[in-house]
Amino acid sequence: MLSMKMPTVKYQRGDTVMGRWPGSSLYYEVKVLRFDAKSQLYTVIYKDGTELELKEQDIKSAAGFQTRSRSRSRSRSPGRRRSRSRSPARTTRRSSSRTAAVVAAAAITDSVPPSRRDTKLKDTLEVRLSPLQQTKAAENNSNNKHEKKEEKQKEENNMANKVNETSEAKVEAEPARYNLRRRKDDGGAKPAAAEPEQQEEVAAKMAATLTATLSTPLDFGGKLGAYFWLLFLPAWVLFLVLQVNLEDPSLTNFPPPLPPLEALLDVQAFGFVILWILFQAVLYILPVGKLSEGMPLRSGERLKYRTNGFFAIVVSAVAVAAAVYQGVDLTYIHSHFLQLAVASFLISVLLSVYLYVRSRYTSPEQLALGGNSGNVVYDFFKGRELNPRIKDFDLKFFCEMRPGLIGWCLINFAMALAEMKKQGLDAPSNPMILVNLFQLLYVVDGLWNEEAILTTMDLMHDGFGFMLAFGDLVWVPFTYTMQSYYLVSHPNPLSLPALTAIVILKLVGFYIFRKSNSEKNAFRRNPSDPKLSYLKTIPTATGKSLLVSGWWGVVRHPNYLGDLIMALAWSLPCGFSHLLPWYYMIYFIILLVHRDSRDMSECRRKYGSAWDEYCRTVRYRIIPRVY
Ligand SMILES: NC(=O)c1ccc[n+]([C@@H]2O[C@H](COP(=O)([O-])OP(=O)(O)OC[C@H]3O[C@@H](n4cnc5c(N)ncnc54)[C@H](OP(=O)(O)O)[C@@H]3O)[C@@H](O)[C@H]2O)c1
Ligand SMILES: CC(C)=CCC[C@@H](C)[C@H]1CC[C@H]2C3=C(CC[C@]12C)[C@@]1(C)CC[C@H](O)C(C)(C)[C@@H]1CC3
Repeated sequence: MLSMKMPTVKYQRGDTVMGRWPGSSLYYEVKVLRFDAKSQLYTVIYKDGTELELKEQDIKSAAGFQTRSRSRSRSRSPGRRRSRSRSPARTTRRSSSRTAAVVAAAAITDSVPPSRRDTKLKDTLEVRLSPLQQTKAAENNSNNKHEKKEEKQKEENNMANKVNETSEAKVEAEPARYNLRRRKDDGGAKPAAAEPEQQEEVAAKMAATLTATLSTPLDFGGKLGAYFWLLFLPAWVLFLVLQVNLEDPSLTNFPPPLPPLEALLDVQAFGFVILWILFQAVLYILPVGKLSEGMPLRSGERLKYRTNGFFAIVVSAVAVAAAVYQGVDLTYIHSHFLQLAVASFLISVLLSVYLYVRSRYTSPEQLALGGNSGNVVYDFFKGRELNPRIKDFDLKFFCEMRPGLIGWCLINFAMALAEMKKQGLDAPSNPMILVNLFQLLYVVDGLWNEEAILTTMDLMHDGFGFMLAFGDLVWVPFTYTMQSYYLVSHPNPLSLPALTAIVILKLVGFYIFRKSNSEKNAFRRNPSDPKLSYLKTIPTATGKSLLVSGWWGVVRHPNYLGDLIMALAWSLPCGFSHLLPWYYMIYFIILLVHRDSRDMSECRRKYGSAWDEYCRTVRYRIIPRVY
């Protein structure tokens, strides 16, 4: 087993020490995660899971601190000095202990110049921590006068930011501005003036939370990128759908004129999409199948997910077969593809608006780290809330695994029927059968191993917003079906050797994809599984290890490699006459390369030098010796 050592520095990885909250003189118990020799900063983790980088001077050894007693007389509180009325918030609970949850609301933005840093109330931040008080002796020892003066100055700066004592207060603070308001579950009592000691605490904690939030880099080209993707993605779907209907669907051909609005909006198509989603929702909530546990959240909690996806696709298949038997003409899906896509798009927009609005009333613990930039458009696109749920109904999990994914197979099947109708065939063509079977296998496998999705980036890290809602409900069913749609009117006879080669390619890709995903999933679920004991690992400061042999020792994303090989096998049956059926392959390369780089940054942030060591050991990202 490879092991990793931290350079000789004052505090070692795993040490429990006292870390100062930025902008305050309060120290909290933290654990040292790593030390970066270059920046001379320690990454520490607070008890609430917040990770921050601190200078050595902001860290003290735990000796010399004493726990603040719960029964400490309130009159001793420095906060009772009324002259320091610089409250950033009022809390309803006059807590006698600082261990009580401190609640604040923050509106974060780094997009406007400091002169315009006034904003409305945005988020409710909740941080649970147990601050400890530094003893006088220790304080004297550790802080020289200059440092103290500087600290006081900083504190004054923070506190001097004017704060109204109403819930709609406006606050300005470094490094970002924020407002405070009463927490929903703090009872119905009217806000009361906060103890200054709480005020100090609130401001300090908010500063730390804000630092953590703002330090998360923006993806997808940042705020400008979000505008672009919001417009480009729907426009691209529209372009593809119009293009695939052409006799000669060359991507270089000028797109056909846009149909009139009344041709795009179809109430019946809208109704069918709604019915399909409701049908899938009913199957999802049925108490059938396993209740699987998700990965631990920042709060340590593990959500439960009903993983009955395989059951859902089987019941859906039976229902579709029954409908066809009853004479329902599924070729409607082919002839109303555009209208169905527009209806799904509208639903995804409505869902995204709902998700954005509800995320404004969610506690910060439930927000994804990357979806809280303070910029409305970016956050709407990227998604703010990590696991939006209506009771036990997990919206992100449901959308990712059910209506779009099973809908993809339904559309492929409808295309096979449309091909038979259009070309007067008794059975679908070989390429159509291959595309249908390959993609069905992919979806069925995803649903059979539904639990594995719980360890993927989307479920663990990404917020649920427009990107995923649109991706799941529109992008997947209406662009991943381009090959089968293309084959409806563009036959491509395949020789037996070509057919055999394509099948072998698909199976090889599938084998790599499944084995590598299962290996990681099994390891993440039970790292001490005896079946995995032959695998080498690198320990990391977070307590989790990284696989460095087996599939994950070949390349850093063996699952992407398998997925790409499968994508190739999906396009090959369509031949080389047009680029359109190759669109998925091209898009997928871009998507996976980008995902890999996003994941690299995320893992570097999480695992620090252990990740660097993993990257030194496993040199290639997706394709051995190539990339
Ligand atoms: N068809 C499509 O449109 C499509 C699109 C995207 C993805 N996919 C597929 O979906 C699947 C999931 O993809 P994903 O993007 O979520 O990425 P993933 O590869 O499943 O997950 C990445 C995570 O795995 C963990 N990890 C990375 N290296 C590791 C190692 N050496 N040992 C142990 N754990 C390690 C890390 O998380 P922790 O350390 O925090 O656990 C990392 O963040 C893939 O098979 C992908 O091909 C399909
Ligand atoms: C809007 C755009 C351009 C992107 C949104 C991305 C989104 C469509 C994908 C992100 C993760 C993907 C994914 C699957 C489908 C497509 C995504 C949701 C997946 C459910 C397909 C089936 C697989 O077996 C899987 C491993 C479960 C996949 C997980 C990731």
